[in-house]
Amino acid sequence: MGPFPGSCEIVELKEELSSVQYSKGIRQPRAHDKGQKPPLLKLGSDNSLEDEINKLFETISLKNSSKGLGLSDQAEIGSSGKNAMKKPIRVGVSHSPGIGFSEPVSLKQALRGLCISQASEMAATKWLSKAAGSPRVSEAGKITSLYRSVVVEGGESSVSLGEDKGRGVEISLIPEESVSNSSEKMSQYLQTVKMKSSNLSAHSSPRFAIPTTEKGTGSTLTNNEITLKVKSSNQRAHSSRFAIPKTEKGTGSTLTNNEIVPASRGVRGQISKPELAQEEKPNGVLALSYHRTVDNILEPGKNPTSIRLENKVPAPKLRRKGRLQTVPSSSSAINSTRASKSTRNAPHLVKPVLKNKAIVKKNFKHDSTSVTSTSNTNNEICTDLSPSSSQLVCQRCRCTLTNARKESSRDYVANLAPNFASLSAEVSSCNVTSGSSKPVFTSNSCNKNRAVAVKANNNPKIREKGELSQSSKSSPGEYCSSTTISEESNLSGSSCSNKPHKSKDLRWEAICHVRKQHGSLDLRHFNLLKKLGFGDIGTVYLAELIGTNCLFAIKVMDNEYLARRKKMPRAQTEREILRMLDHPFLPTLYAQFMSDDLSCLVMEFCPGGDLHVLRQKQPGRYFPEQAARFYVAEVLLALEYLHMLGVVYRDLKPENILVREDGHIMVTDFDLSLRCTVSPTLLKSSSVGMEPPKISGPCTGSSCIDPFCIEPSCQVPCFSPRLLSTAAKTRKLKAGVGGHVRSLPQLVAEPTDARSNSFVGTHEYLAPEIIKGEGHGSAVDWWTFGIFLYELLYGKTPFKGSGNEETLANVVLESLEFPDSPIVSFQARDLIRGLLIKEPENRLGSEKGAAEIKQHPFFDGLNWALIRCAVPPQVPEVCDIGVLNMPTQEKGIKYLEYGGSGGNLEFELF
Ligand SMILES: Nc1ncnc2c1ncn2[C@@H]1O[C@H](COP(=O)(O)OP(=O)(O)OP(=O)(O)O)[C@@H](O)[C@H]1O
Repeated sequence: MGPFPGSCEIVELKEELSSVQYSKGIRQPRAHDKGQKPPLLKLGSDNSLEDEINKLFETISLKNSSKGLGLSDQAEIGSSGKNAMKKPIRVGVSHSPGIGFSEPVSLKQALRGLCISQASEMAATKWLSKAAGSPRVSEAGKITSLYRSVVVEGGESSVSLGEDKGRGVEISLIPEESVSNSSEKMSQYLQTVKMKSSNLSAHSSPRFAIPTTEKGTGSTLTNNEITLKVKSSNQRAHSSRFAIPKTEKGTGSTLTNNEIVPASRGVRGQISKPELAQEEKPNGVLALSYHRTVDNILEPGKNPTSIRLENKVPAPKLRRKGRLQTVPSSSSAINSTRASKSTRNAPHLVKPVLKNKAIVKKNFKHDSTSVTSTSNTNNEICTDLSPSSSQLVCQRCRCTLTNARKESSRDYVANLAPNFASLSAEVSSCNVTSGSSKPVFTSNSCNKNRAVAVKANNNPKIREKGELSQSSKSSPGEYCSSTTISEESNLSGSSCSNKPHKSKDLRWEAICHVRKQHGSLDLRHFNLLKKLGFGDIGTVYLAELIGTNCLFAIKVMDNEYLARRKKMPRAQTEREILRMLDHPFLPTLYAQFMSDDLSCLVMEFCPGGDLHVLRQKQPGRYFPEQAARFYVAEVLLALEYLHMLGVVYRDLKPENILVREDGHIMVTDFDLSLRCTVSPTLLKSSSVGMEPPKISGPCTGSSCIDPFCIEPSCQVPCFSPRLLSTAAKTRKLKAGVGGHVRSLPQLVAEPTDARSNSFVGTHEYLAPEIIKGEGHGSAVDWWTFGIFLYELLYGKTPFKGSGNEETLANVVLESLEFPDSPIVSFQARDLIRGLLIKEPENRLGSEKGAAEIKQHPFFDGLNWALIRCAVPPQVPEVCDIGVLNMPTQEKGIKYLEYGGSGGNLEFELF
């Protein structure tokens, strides 16, 4: 092969697609915009295609070997000839329009840019695919080297990275020989390897743009930090997270928790953003530095000059002692706020009607009576002034369902999501007997939380009335301001005033009673029975409210520890989100208080463990499709609700899905969530002649209204996908999800425009846009939702590699594949495919949120409104709780544990 000028610049060629001319195989040289050597590439017209390709790559090789080309606006190919695909190939990104690429291109695109014939290109592609060696090896190597540019060692408050290991003082992400930083390096790497991806993955993004400027409008970043943690409680191997945000792209998004939190099943990180702006160099390259001192981690509102890394795990004391037997502190700012706020709470009257026993011991019946008898004057007990005239009856437990209208009337979500509204209304009413001034346990095992089929479903009038009243009485202001949470809502302790669906819960009554009796609520009023686990910011205990037999999960956090580790913002985020929630599949925050220097969150206790553990117990370690469908459906509703509240969850994984006593799920762990504003939008459907709204599946019209009915008498399980005729199936799939869009305008009340550049998530669950640092929004939840469904069905995640770096590369590059076994329905795989589209803008759910996903054929036959009353796949045995009283001697002083207490930290960063 003859020598070619070593200045072939693919990026430039791409820009010149329209003007590149070949004459007899010789591309006419053209002046480079930057005055560099014009790209020359000779392709002998007489040669074979393979020769042409060889020449091309030789040229590329020459180019690659020539140094001195700026990375930001030059093409760089890391290998030559047949080895071209072995190593990462990077296509630079131009920061200057008109110079280099405004968008990165793949090799394939570059080849196109050279006007190589289609046949040549195919040959090249084929040839490259035959290249020896696994490109993954080089990708992993590249990532590893990036990781190793930052090495964190655990130790007492010490973080040392990279070559600063000895000093342990500062971590620099700036590569030694380049002005580019780690973020850029990673992004560039990803761009490079993406070239391979364009051949490998149908879902791969064609773009490799690295945002380098602040594009967002109205974004507020108040909490930016890098936080890494190692959590040893999970069965998952310790892992790493990383992230390097570069820009804010969102419009109108307010980011209050803009962290980079590599929340891989073991390690999390947060990287602050504002400091990046300060360190941004003229060429758009960011210089990032990590500081060992955790005390320097960003505080909300501050704008430090560097990114700092927080060594989360090795606290000075791995097992911190904290006095749980504490006295309420009157000195803390929070307490004083609480005190002042508490006076603002309007007195509420309570209608002493009890509902779910949940975790209430039998003998509470007597206690509860006394509780409610005194509760009317308690200003923390919710108002219930408008008894409903409608009465519904559970078909199974025969308990009376009342107040559906009243309950639902306070549900602002009704305005936003009719499905959820009706669900909420019915759920909140189920198991409640009204009309009595005393708390009454319905004799029929509402306590057992058996699934019920509700007649309400058969009475459209009642449903309609209920939903209408919801609209008229809803109070959006109470809920929808996700960024400006009302401080009144809960600082004073607990209040069910914003949780209409939990207002009849015995546990509310019990807590109100104790608070009234003692004037306040603190840890003295609880018996800690068992340590349930610990996370990054606190330890969770199973606790009994003394004298009530009500069980709770109490998350205890040491404020001093949180402050020292700069984790207060995360705790605050979780607290604020918890305060907003009122949903059957999300935790109820019954109370929050400060005891001594401990911050406590009193939540609903889930005795069924988490879905990760539950999955391991399944035969084959995967769930049957019907069970998986049940769990993901409930998770979907929870995510939809969170999105409506302006919360992008970002940490979906089986470990965070707890199983309630009744077998339904509860999504937990919100400290990594992103809060943003939501602007409900009414989308007019452009589709004409779409299917009419479908309320239920094949059982519609039959007496069966249980959406998950598996009774033998019900020939076709309501929850199973409908068996469609081939023609119908084809039609449906051709139409895609859009084919199910109803002709009515559709309300989208999810933050589809929210943007964050935080690096948050778990390796195997990280969305490609997070890994690439392109900025992300609510679509990341749909990606994780797809991974989640995949894992439940197959017992593993789709992109898991042998190491974290390989996993990340796989997420970005590899196409989705399904194992042959177990057998999974076409609908399920189709849904997963739609969710795991690598480009967030094309991903299922990205446009219209959960509504799009709910309409997928995988959920055909599912009655969303009644899913809460469906029979769960598995109901935990009460004895599973394994409650053991903690040793008496431990009751005075308890220990707080935090994730990663197992030893040295292993931070892995790009
Ligand atoms: N409401 C609950 N009911 C039962 N168990 C719970 C409950 N909340 C938490 N747990 C258990 O306590 C453990 C610790 O929970 P926690 O929320 O503190 O940490 P995490 O979710 O593991 O991670 P992190 O908070 O660091 O993000 C969980 O893994 C879970 O097993």
